[in-house]
Amino acid sequence: MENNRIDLLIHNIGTLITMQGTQEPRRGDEMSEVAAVRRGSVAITDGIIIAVGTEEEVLAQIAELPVTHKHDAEGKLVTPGLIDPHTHLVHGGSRENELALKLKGASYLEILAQGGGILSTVRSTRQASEEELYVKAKKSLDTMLSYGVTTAEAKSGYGLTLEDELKQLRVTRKLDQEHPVDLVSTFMGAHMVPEEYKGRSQEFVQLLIEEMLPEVKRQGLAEFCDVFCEHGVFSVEESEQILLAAKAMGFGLKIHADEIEPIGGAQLAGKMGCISAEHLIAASDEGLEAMQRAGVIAVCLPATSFNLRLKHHARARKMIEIGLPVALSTDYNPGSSPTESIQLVMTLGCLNLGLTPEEVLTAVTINAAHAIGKADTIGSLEAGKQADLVIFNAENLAYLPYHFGINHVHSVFKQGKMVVSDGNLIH
Ligand SMILES: N=CN[C@@H](CCC(=O)O)C(=O)O
Ligand SMILES: [Zn+2]
Repeated sequence: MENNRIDLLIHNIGTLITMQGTQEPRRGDEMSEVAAVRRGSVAITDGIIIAVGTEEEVLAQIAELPVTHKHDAEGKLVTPGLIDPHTHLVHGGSRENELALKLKGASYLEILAQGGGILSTVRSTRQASEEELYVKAKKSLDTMLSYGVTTAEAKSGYGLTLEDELKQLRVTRKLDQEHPVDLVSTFMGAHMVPEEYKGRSQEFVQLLIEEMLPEVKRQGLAEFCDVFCEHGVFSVEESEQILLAAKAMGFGLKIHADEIEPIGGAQLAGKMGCISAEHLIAASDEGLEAMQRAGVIAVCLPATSFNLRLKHHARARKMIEIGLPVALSTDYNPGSSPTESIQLVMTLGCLNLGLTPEEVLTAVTINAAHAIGKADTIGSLEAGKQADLVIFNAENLAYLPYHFGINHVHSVFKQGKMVVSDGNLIH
């Protein structure tokens, strides 16, 4: 060992879930292997894990090295920092007015077709200043952190003009720089055809390809490009055009696929080699198999199907059965999923998708890390990875999804620094 000191030794961990094992996205039975140890410990220097395992193993590994700080985990549960791989974090306004419409039976696509839904958030986002967007998104990011999220993905897609998209993306960049939660940025100018392009979607697709994508790339404001492939939004052909152009410019690819209707988004994810396909509530067997063959990660969003009052949910058990790696996410946005709570998503992952607590934790740690291309540094507690971890007020993993609707976080460490203490943000 080259280190001459240990900055922080977290000890007296009742149950330590490391998620150690394969560095590939986990499929099938691997999704149940969470590598839990009793009476564990983690040694950290410069924000990086030096040793992790049982207390005896860690003490043997760090030998005589001086320890600067010790933190007593008081016998609680420790997991890797949670990862939320699909959010629409930066936006203006809110849409509680849609609740009454929904209760009267209006569907998501009906509200959208009437100029509400995403289009109403586009109006609010265009009106908002960069500072207003920052303040609102920071509050949500604080909430995510308080619920145990240490890395999240954030999409643009409520500006739909070059300037308004760049405005959203700059807010994401600033938050990534200033907030303890790391953000992975996705350009989603193809979230909706804006009102001024109504009936001229092909012209908007050209604008995306010829002006927006190159400028976002030039300014280095996003790693991924995402498209909402859905009936009444972008067709499979239009989505393919946009994704092909994005791929040629070096973006990683994501797709909102078969959320409401099975129009072939999952098949396109496979054909294009997307890193992940999201929603998949209506995806067909052929679509899921195309994803499996191409190694696409399925990001399921159970808070969305819950909030849209759908009678069915993404077929996560089928996905696991055919060997698709599954990740879970909040889909935090002001319409289909107005919640920052990854812990609620974990409960819904069990109760509505039929996943076990172990599969759920895999889906919000190592598989979520893979879905945003960050599994080399986060997603599990292993020597050499970032020391992002959560201490929960719980004795075992099953307690988290079982006792639902409350926040179980006791403390959060981001790169070895305590940022939540006894439930309070201290960053
Ligand atoms: N489905 C498309 N986009 C978001 C919802 C956006 C909105 O309703 O504002 C989603 O992932 O659910
Ligand atoms: Zn989304």
